[in-house]
Amino acid sequence: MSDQATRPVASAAKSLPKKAAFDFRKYRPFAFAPLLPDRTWPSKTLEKSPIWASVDLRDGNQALIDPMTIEQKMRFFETLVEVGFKEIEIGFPSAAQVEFDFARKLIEENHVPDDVTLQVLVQAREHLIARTFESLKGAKRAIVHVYNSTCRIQREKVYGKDKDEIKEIAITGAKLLVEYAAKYPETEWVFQYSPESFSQTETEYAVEVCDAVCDVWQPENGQEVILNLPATVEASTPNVFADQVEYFCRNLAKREHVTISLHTHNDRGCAVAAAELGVLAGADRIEGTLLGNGERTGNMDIMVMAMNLFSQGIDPELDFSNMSEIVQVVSECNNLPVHPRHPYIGELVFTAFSGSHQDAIKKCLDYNEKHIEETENVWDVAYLPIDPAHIGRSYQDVVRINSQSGKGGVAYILQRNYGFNLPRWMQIDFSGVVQKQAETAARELQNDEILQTFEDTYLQQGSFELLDYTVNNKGGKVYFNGQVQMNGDTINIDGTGNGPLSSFIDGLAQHTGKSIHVINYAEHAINPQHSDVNSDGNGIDDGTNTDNKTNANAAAYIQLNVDGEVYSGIGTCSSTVSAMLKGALSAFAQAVNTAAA
Ligand SMILES: CC(=O)SCCNC(=O)CCNC(=O)[C@H](O)C(C)(C)COP(=O)(O)OP(=O)(O)OC[C@H]1O[C@@H](n2cnc3c(N)ncnc32)[C@H](O)[C@@H]1OP(=O)(O)O
Ligand SMILES: CC(C)C(=O)C(=O)O
Ligand SMILES: [Mg+2]
Repeated sequence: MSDQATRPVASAAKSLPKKAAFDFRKYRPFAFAPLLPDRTWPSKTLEKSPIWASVDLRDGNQALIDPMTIEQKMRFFETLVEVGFKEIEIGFPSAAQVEFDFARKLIEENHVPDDVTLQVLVQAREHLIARTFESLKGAKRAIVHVYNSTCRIQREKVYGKDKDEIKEIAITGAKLLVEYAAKYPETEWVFQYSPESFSQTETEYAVEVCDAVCDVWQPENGQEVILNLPATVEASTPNVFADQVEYFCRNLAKREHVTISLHTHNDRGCAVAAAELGVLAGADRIEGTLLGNGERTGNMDIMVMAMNLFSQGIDPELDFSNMSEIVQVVSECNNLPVHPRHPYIGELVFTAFSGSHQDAIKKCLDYNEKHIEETENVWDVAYLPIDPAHIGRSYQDVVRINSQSGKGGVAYILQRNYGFNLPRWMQIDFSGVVQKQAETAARELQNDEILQTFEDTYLQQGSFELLDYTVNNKGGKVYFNGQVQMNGDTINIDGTGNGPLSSFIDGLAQHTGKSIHVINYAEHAINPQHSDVNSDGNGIDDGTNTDNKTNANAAAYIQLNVDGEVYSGIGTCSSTVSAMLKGALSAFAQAVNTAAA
């Protein structure tokens, strides 16, 4: 036996790394909130879509384990264009050959629609800027996005420069853009500057740097300029970010001549919220990625923000109706899975398992269907912020059944999928059966299992079957005469009553000596799309013994009191009379089988 195999567990444990103390005193509160007691953004609301800029192919790409190939970038780019993006940051062409080549391919092979502007990122360094302009040669219109970090940590620890020296990097970068743009006059150039780490920068200093950049670019003289304010690392609550944005917009000297853009990251999980509040605070444009890929916890998720607007009745100016294909392209190009609870698109986000949610959803959907005109077809459903159909999801997803579910959910499945519109008392009866089944299985029940249980419980009670019968109306009374198969025996039934049901019940009671009364009764036509699901083949159509296996268009639900106990049954057939009689026989069969068990 080797040493390895006999080594005691205790000594293996000793080799584990020592844990750092979980010590909050190692951190300090956020220190860069501007003083803005007269802030105005909290009383504003979002009323229109911002300008969107996708940074999937740059910020998203730089965060991937394996950056995208040219083919993947091309597939992603085409999807972004289809979704409706008009500004797309395609990469960092001075960083790698593949990035440069992708820009060249887009331009040389004419892949850029006339209304789409390419954007590229570059550091404020001349050789990189030179290469960047080279990559865009021949573009009709392009945004060159230059950045340098302005926050205290980077000034002191990364660059070892003071505020003026850092501002000088920005000014130099801005001048280089003017100089190189002049070498390519055939392109309409847009200049973009980011004070990287804006949210961790003293806001008045960020304004000072951006004013200096604007002095070089002179947007007031016609040069199109975008100032992009990044929460490079999200370090505060979104309201603080909104204050920073409002302060910036109010104090920037040439505010009315520039587009203010935001670029939030999701370190604290609030990137979308920060962008939304930032728009209230005055921003015009939002940079982000689809599904939120990006450095660390990601960039803000443009799909989520756009769908948030959509769900408030605002045109997001991006089209996500083809959501599943978009998600497939994004997750395949990024090689990243999608969380099942990702807002709007996760596999489970339109699904209710819990009983009270299912009940409320079913009631709302039923209500809306019946009141389409008064509700003006406006979406107003508990627990479902949007209609899943808008992004190509089916109502199948909405309700799924496990042991947490209730009668409303089970009824929803039978109604939506199989055309059974169970009355309330039948829902209560059947949900008890399903609840037991779900508890025993200890897992989700599939729809076909629920249908099977439904049929086993109500439609195929052993060998009870209604055979030939006639119903005659004479002298104000109804006479039933027919045969019923009961556990292998064919029995003649004769009864009298006010209608077919009461005469049949009278005959059953006379023959079996049981006390039988109808407690509840309901019936409905079955939508033709469901008519082949629920006839079990033991049907008789008004006295003729035809097999209605694929021809049921009526369902009847009957609750009987048999010798003091309550039993529910269902009958389906092409005629309502036969469906009703079969329903009664189904309830009676349960009484007989329960007594025998
Ligand atoms: C928040 C963001 O997402 S910013 C974008 C980040 N994305 C990327 O960095 C991806 C692409 N980048 C790269 O591939 C590389 O960084 C390159 C090719 C562009 C440059 O590579 P290199 O020059 O080898 O190295 P590196 O990036 O480490 O350069 C850092 C140097 O540039 C300086 N620098 C970094 N950013 C900037 C900037 N925006 N403007 C001016 N100088 C900068 C640093 O201070 C450092 O200077 P030093 O060499 O004097 O110490
Ligand atoms: C380059 C900038 C815009 C960036 O990606 C960031 O700061 O997060
Ligand atoms: Mg970023």
